[in-house]
Amino acid sequence: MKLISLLGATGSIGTQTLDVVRHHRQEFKVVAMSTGRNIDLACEQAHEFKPKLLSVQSKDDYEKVRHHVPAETKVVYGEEGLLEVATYPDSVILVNAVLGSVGLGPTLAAIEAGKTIAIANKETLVTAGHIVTEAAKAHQVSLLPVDSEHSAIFQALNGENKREIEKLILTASGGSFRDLSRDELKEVTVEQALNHPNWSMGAKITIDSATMMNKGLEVIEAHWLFDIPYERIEVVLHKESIIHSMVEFVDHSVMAQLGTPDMRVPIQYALTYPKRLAGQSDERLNLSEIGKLHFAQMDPKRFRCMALAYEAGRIGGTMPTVLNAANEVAVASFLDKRLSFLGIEAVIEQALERHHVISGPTLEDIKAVDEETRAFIRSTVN
Ligand SMILES: NC(=O)C1=CN([C@@H]2O[C@H](COP(=O)(O)OP(=O)(O)OC[C@H]3O[C@@H](n4cnc5c(N)ncnc54)[C@H](OP(=O)(O)O)[C@@H]3O)[C@@H](O)[C@H]2O)C=CC1
Ligand SMILES: CC(=O)[C@@H](O)[C@H](O)COP(=O)(O)O
Ligand SMILES: [Mn+2]
Repeated sequence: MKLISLLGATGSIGTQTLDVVRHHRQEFKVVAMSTGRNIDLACEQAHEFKPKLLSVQSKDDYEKVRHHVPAETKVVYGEEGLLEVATYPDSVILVNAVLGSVGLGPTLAAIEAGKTIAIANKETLVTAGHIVTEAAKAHQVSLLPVDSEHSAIFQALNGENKREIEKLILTASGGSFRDLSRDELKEVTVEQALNHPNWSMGAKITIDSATMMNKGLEVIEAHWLFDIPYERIEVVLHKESIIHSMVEFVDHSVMAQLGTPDMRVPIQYALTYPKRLAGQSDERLNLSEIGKLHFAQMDPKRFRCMALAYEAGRIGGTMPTVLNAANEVAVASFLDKRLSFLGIEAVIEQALERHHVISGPTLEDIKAVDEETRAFIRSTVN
């Protein structure tokens, strides 16, 4: 029985993680979990999974929840609560499915406590990849990817020698607006942006996918997870999201991982690694029914956010922190209808241009730059 701590239980990845647990009750138990503001779902989940510890977002949420959970569930809240869940003594693995760079502190605390990390929360790796990967090395802790592309690469690398990798090839669906010109992007709405062609995901990542910032964040995530330089990480448009990513080796052999777009597969693989368990969906990949898979070259001018992410990644230091923090606030502003779709990339670019990069930043540098960038974007948008 593997005991799990889960951050972000009420979200898209969180609920799918619980679905995996629900289908393999003999294998997994969630002993500690965190939620945000979705208190009704938090109480429902607490009654079903009976965790020993539940963290909610604020003191108000705590007051609302504490008399509505099972007697054995201790309730905590805030950033301290996230840390408590991440380091809960009984758990052996942390599934980090919280949204945004708020996941950084808990990830580092869990690493220091020796937990295996199943990481969906890509913002943490983007904002402080060098700190997270160094800490994981120092504490001999595994960072297991949950993001579908990185899980695909991880699976393609099984048993391979990392020194024989020629390049990583990430696939990109192109998101909700893949068939629109830049001119047509001027008028698009939040509702249209939230309509991803292949995946059902949380709002923020769905917008990231539409701007193609998601792929940019994933390039940086891949750089840190697999220790591959940016010039050997490519992105190819693949509108079906059937090939989840590929690795090309020095002998030009290419390994790909395929599957229907279902996040429960990479979530479960991170939980069972190095084993596999039966999948739960009846839906199987049927290539003869699909018939054709499509691939096309990326145009960095069309997808400006992805170009900005490559640039920030290559510069390094605090640039990826600025990219991530600016993007988090810009996307939230777009979702609140206070910024246009093309306004997202415009304000991120402004934040990157004005930033004086700090190389080899400490955790304190990263926190300060993150806060300063968020304040800049808020003042720019309002
Ligand atoms: N969804 C997907 O298919 C994929 C997601 N990812 C990554 O996984 C992460 C989660 O994504 P997703 O599940 O889509 O996001 P969601 O928005 O669906 O869920 C986010 C979760 O985090 C909680 N949360 C948000 N802000 C805070 C906060 N400040 N403090 C505490 N809890 C908070 C939410 O709580 P509540 O809802 O209760 O407020 C919710 O439980 C992201 O980093 C994303 O990029 C990666 C690959 C695929
Ligand atoms: C499911 C998942 O991993 C998402 O990150 C997904 O990859 C988004 O797809 P695109 O960014 O390719 O549209
Ligand atoms: Mn992904």
